[in-house]
Amino acid sequence: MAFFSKLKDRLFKSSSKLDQGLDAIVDETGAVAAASPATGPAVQTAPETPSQPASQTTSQSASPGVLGRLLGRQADEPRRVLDDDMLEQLEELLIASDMGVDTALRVTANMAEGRFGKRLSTVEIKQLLAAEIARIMENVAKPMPIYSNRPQVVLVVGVNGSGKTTTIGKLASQFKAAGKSVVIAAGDTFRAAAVEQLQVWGDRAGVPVLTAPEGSDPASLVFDALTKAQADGADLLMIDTAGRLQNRADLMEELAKIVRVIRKVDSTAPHNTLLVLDATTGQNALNQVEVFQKISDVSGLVMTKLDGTARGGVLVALADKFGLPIHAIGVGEQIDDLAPFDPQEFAAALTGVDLS
Ligand SMILES: Nc1nc2c(ncn2[C@@H]2O[C@H](COP(=O)(O)OP(=O)(O)OP(=O)(O)O)[C@@H](O)[C@H]2O)c(=O)[nH]1
Repeated sequence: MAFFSKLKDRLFKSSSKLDQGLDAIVDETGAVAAASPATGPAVQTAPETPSQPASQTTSQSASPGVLGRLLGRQADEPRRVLDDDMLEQLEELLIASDMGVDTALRVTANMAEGRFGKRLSTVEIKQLLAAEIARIMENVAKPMPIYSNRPQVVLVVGVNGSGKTTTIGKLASQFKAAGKSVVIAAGDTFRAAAVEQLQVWGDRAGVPVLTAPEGSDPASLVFDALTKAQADGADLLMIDTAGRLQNRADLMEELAKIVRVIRKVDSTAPHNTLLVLDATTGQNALNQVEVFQKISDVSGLVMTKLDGTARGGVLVALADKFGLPIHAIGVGEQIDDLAPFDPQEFAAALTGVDLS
């Protein structure tokens, strides 16, 4: 659970945003009533009677009693009836957390199923929401597949600044620690700074970085790198690419040429095309997936910068809309700040549910 607390800590902004939002929704219409002596019903979970206003916040006015204690319910825990008003507020909250309209509607509809008219506490709502999010995310949580091909060719794509270089460094370090020999090709030959940065990460990971003179043809560098990786018997070749979306036609041509050249050496490659997405870009990440799916054969995602962003909800939208595997998440700038994607932990961290 150590990683969970780290993730929760780092996803603090997201979870506190959703946390506070959910608290506010339940707390909307009033303060918590003090617990009265144990005269009333132990735990009141019955649906509202028609005479009660549908969206009224209610508090348990009785002591929890044995059943309540067994269920861990607090006597003064605020509760609110799950009705249309509340669903609308939940939808708004989820949309504000970057889940997107379609996904937010689906999530809230699923939450309401069989529970409409029931009184729920914030904790129960959070748990419901976390379960619903985890259900969506379970389908996409898959580590990057490792094949028997030598070298396994991993093409890394994404817009500039999304975290490609950092992610390649982190992945290279993990694969190396797992006993694999890794080679990195600095395929963004147009920016000297990008190549230098990749070399820094290669040094950190203890992995060679193959470079070419500034402005030279990336495809030719990739050809040389793949030939060398083959000759050296390397397990993995990770290829960094340019991410200039401003000129999409050029980028498309550049990536297509890289893939053609790779296939001349190994017709089965590239074996993975990882799209690196910056979680802080929110809904824009959805557009990036659409664009990169058009110009490359995206096989999986890495989501970076999940630490300290209030926009973690976009992962749920991505999973719901595209169903592409999420191989890993970046939770910081250090070499070990790349974690496997765990749907339960993510859902708990995002919603503020305590797993410990
Ligand atoms: N907080 C945080 N920062 C990250 C993470 N991943 C990358 N970064 C930072 O994001 C910035 C951009 O990362 P790069 O790896 O250089 O991104 P890139 O896609 O290679 O960008 P170009 O080199 O411009 O193509 C750097 O300052 C990284 O330190 C992450 O998971 N969390």
